[in-house]
Parts: sequence; C-alpha cells; structure tokens
Amino acid sequence: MKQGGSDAAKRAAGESAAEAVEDGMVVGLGTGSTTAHAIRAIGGQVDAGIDVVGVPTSFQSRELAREVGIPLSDLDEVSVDLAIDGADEVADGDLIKGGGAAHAREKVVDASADRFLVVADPTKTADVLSHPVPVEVLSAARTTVAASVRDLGGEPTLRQAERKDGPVVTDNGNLVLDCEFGPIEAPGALGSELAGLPGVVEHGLFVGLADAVHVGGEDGVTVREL
Ligand SMILES: O=C(CO)[C@H](O)[C@H](O)COP(=O)(O)O
Repeated sequence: MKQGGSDAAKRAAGESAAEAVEDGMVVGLGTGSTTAHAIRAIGGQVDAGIDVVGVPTSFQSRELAREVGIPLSDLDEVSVDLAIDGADEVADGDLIKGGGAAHAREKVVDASADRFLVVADPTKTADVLSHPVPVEVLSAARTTVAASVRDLGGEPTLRQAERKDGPVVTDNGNLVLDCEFGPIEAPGALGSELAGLPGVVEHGLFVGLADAVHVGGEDGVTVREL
C-alpha cells in the first residue's frame, strides 16, 4: 500500500481543503491520516466561532471530530455541502480508497456531497490505478466473492488485523478482500462488476465522484479541479 507520504505533505493537503469550509456548512469527514489534518483544522475553525456540522465516515473520524469539538450529525438529519476525504491512489480524478476499511461509509457520504475534495500526498498519484482494490464483503460471502474476483482476473487477499488474531472486521461488521488486478484501465467497468457480486457491500473504486484533488508537497499544494 502507498502509505509513504510525509506528514508535512498530508498536513498541507488537509489544511488546504479545510480552507473551503464556510460558515453554516455540513461537512463530510473522511477517514485516514491526511483527512485527520483537515478535521483538526476544521476543529480550529469551530474554536474560532464558525458554525459547522460534521458527518463522520468512521469510528476514527467520529472520535477525532468529537475530540476537536466539531458538532456531529448523520445523513438522516442533514445533507452534506462539502466532503473532504483521502485516497490510497488517485489517477485522472478516479480513486482507490479503503486503506482504513472505511470505504463503504466514505462512499455514501462523499457521493452525497454537493462537492467532494480529495486530499493526498504526492505518493498517492499515478497515471493508471493499480493499487489493490479493497472489497468489503459479508462474512458469509468471502469465499464466493473471492472466486468471482479471480474470474474477473483479480487476486483476492483477506485483510488481516495487526493487533488481533484473525481478519480485519469493518465498522459495519464485515470483512475486507484486498483484490490485486494490476493496472486498471477501465475502473468504471470493474467497479460495476464488483458491485454486482452477491455479498459485496462496497468496493473501493471511486469513479467520477471527486470534484477536486488537493495534493500537498514540499512547495505547497497543487489543486486540480475536475
Ligand atoms: O480510504 C481511506 C480509509 O478507508 C483513507 O482515506 C485512505 O486509506 C488514505 O489514508 P491516509 O490519508 O492515511 O493515507
């Protein structure tokens, strides 16, 4: 996985995207170390008196938002003006997400937003998507989905927990198959195939959802509008 970016680059990207937050907005709060910088920056804006409501995408983003004082709600109560979220890989505005196994809720929140900003460090950018695609599956479907992924030309690996014996269990109580496809020339078509497999809850291909990408680097932030 591409996790090698510097914290300074992640921070620059996160803080740049947080500048788009305006008084009165409902903001989708993504998951991961880059988005965490945006959440902290939004917490600073709340301290300064701005009126913002956050919609978290994971246990992790909810905990951090509470820690920094962002009032929270959910999609049953509010609609999202602006979502800010990270990515494991970005190519031509399309994304692979799910390094934190939060991509199911992230996709719901990010896709619902009027505007979705991606925050990333330069190690995440690529010409063609080729990162393994995380696929969240019902536990009962992990073997059948794995077989179907192989039929599609992929190699699935059940994601293992690091400080627990056994697999990662998502915030939704499901498992994750990391599916290696090599270079993905048609991410929309692959995403449709994966979404159609019985037992798939959500996959990490985010195609055509982002409105802009903020990439932090040594010399500032590059913002690409899509
Ligand atoms: O998709 C995600 C979580 O499911 C993250 O946004 C993605 O893994 C990027 O994380 P980081 O900013 O820590 O590199």
